[in-house]
Amino acid sequence: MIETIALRKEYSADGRQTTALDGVDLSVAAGEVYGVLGASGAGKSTLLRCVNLLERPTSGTVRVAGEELTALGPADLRAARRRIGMIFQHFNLLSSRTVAGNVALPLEISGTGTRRERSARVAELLEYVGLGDKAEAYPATLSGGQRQRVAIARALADHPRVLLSDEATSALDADTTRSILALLRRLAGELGLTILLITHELDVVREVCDSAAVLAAGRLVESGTVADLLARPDSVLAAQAFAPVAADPAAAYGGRVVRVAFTGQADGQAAVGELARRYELDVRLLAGTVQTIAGQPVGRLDLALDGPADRIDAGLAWLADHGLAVLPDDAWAEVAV
Ligand SMILES: Nc1ncnc2c1ncn2[C@@H]1O[C@H](COP(=O)(O)OP(=O)(O)OP(=O)(O)O)[C@@H](O)[C@H]1O
Repeated sequence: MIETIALRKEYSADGRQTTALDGVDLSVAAGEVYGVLGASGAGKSTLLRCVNLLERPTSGTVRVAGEELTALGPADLRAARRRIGMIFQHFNLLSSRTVAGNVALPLEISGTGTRRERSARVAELLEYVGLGDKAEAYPATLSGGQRQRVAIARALADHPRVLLSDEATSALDADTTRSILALLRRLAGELGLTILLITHELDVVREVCDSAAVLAAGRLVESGTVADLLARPDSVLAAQAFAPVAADPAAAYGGRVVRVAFTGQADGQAAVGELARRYELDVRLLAGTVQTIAGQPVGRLDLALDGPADRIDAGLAWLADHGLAVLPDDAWAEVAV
């Protein structure tokens, strides 16, 4: 439904060149909620704005719903954009218009239907987002969550196939965030909408996304289903989900400090006990976490091992043979997401 191929965006400002996107290949299937996670400056907003060509890429291809947007002339592009809704962190509502007036705006601009048909569509949309009784209210009298619902209703007015969400929950508290994410989920499930959202919060991805990609310095460093990425011991997403006990654990705890990943089948605790006995090592458990990911327990154990180096190496090999992945030392490195 959404595809970018070798997408590049360079900005030049004050004689300095910035590569905001450095060859991004993204593929979002129809009906999917897809999250792009990245630190500040990673290029997330640029990517989103390039998908509907609010920003023209320096090179590369953008396809949405089978149409190559990067090859369209201005009139066709305007028509194609009507099938792409967008919501923003700060809602971008017109304060001088009522809630109904805000939702009607895209229909007025595109000249869709009669006034009566537009009113009926607006009423239907407001009902759908749970604001049936707020049609005549002004945005200033609404909560943040209600404003975002108005913005979502407005984005849906022209029956888009794709919704782009630019940090739509970043200005909201935790409960409101959850309710807005639940609404996005409903849009995908009930209307078959494809949703591409950008966020800097792992929890948003975990809560609502089917698939995700991590963007760093304008490049996609990994992508896949959220369940697969979190279950993969070496993924950036998993490193975020299981924060390390210390940035430099060897210095903090002494001994050889290792991080071990395991999934449902392996019994992490029992294996660690066996490791200590079998190889006569002093094993300290620094931290242990298990999270349920896609219905399956996925865990991390952070261990400090003391003993002769050859016995430690043999012990780690034994763990690996028993379904516990010993992560490379740089798994401790802080991942900037
Ligand atoms: N209009 C512009 N002119 C020049 N440089 C820009 C412009 N827009 C973005 N950039 C640069 O491109 C890079 C990516 O910016 P972008 O806003 O896409 O990142 P982001 O991941 O969305 O960050 P944030 O989460 O802080 O919004 C940054 O280095 C930024 O300074």
